[in-house]
Amino acid sequence: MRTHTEHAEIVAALLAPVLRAAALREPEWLPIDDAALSGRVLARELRAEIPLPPFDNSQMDGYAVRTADFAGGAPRTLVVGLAAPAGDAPIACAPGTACPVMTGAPIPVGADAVIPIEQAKPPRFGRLRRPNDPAPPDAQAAETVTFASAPQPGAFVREQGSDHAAGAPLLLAGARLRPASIGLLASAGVATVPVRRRVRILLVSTGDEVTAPGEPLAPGRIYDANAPLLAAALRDAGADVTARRVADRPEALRACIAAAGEHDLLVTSGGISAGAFEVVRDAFDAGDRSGRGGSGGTLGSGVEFTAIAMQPGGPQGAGTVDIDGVRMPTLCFPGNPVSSALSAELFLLPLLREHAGLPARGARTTARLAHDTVSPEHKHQVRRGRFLADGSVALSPPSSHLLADLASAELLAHIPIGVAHLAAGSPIEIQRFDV
Ligand SMILES: Nc1nc2c(c(=O)[nH]1)N[C@H]1C(S)=C(S)[C@@H](COP(=O)(O)OP(=O)(O)OC[C@H]3O[C@@H](n4cnc5c(N)ncnc54)[C@H](O)[C@@H]3O)O[C@H]1N2
Ligand code: MOO
Repeated sequence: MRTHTEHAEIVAALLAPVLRAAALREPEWLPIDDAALSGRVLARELRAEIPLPPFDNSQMDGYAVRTADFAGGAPRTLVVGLAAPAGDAPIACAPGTACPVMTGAPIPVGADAVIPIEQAKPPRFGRLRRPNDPAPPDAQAAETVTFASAPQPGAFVREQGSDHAAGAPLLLAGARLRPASIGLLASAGVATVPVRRRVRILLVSTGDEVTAPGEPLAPGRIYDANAPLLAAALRDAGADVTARRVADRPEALRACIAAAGEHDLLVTSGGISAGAFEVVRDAFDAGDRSGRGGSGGTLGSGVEFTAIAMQPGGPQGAGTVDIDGVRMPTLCFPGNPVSSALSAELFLLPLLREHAGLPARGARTTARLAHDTVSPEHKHQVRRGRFLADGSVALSPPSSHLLADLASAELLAHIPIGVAHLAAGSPIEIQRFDV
């Protein structure tokens, strides 16, 4: 029987071409203020057309001065020149003058330092005069300001290009757009951003019993948990998802796929084990139900249904469907909600997250088991659990219908093949599942 790591490698090989092709598709261009931009992956390198900051500017509200005016030492009294508020074009600072300058305003031409207003005497601005303001009636009596000490050249001046040089790459292709990177692109004037197209997944949950939430629940039926669960997980991992629900009729499943249009990947839930109505198997695989693989055989054509030495998530299908000219890599997950959720978690989400530039989830660490437990010796068991106050972990029962338990689980615990019993206090491999 195939191990879960062997199956993960087979799935990775199956998806590699489609993920490569998705990364190379013509990018999608999103406006810089698009709500969907955060978290997307940059499709190509972007370079700054302007330096950042675009011009020398003041780090403080104060006076722009020429340090040469302090050659004779301090204290020094200068005539108050024209004012430079942020947003005005650069003004000139004549020798012997100090120009009121506000934080972010261009350093006046000729000035090479800023003295914060708190260090001036008086320590507040008088009436500010901009270049086009009429001269005050009392122009004769020029306003002056005194500074107790001489500034260093460059003091409180934020130099043009000191954050980022013009022409240098702002972000490289493949970078994940975080809020700060979006701000950086905006500061360089980038209005639309080329992002990698999302992987398009057609998600089909199957079963005569599954009913859309919101519909009345007829006797014997259950609500469809898997489509919303898997859609959320796939979207979280950066994919675009089209979700469909079909009854246990192979022709309905095939028609649904043929009508769905272009997708990169098909994911199904349910209909793959040993029952009398296994819609997914019946639709994709005309062969046997031994669990040893279907008529398709190879992953290049057809879907192979197989049993993995893992619990939950034992039954799996992987391969390529080719229906009415629609050819797609396909993963078929088992119907039990915990089984399908953990199948996605182990086999698909890591590949999608990597493609979407997202960090890998839940690095595995070792914890201490709070109680005795048993596990099927020939399977890798994935248990759900939570942390106790003393840091040890308590596991919940293994059944794969326990969705409420999965929804409150803090961790997944891995009990490897070959282990049938673990005593309280044993080390156990875990990963966080609540992030
Ligand atoms: N004789 C055998 N029976 C079963 C085997 C086996 O090896 N021999 N394997 C068991 C295991 S393990 C699993 S897992 C399931 C997998 O079954 P299927 O993939 O064929 O899934 P279904 O039979 O369609 O459904 C299983 C279970 O999950 C519920 N379900 C299905 N879809 C949804 C949905 N969208 N939302 C919520 N719940 C769903 C369904 O009602 C069933 O209870 O087979 C075991 N049996
Ligand atoms: O292997 Mo099934 O996936 O337990 O529930």
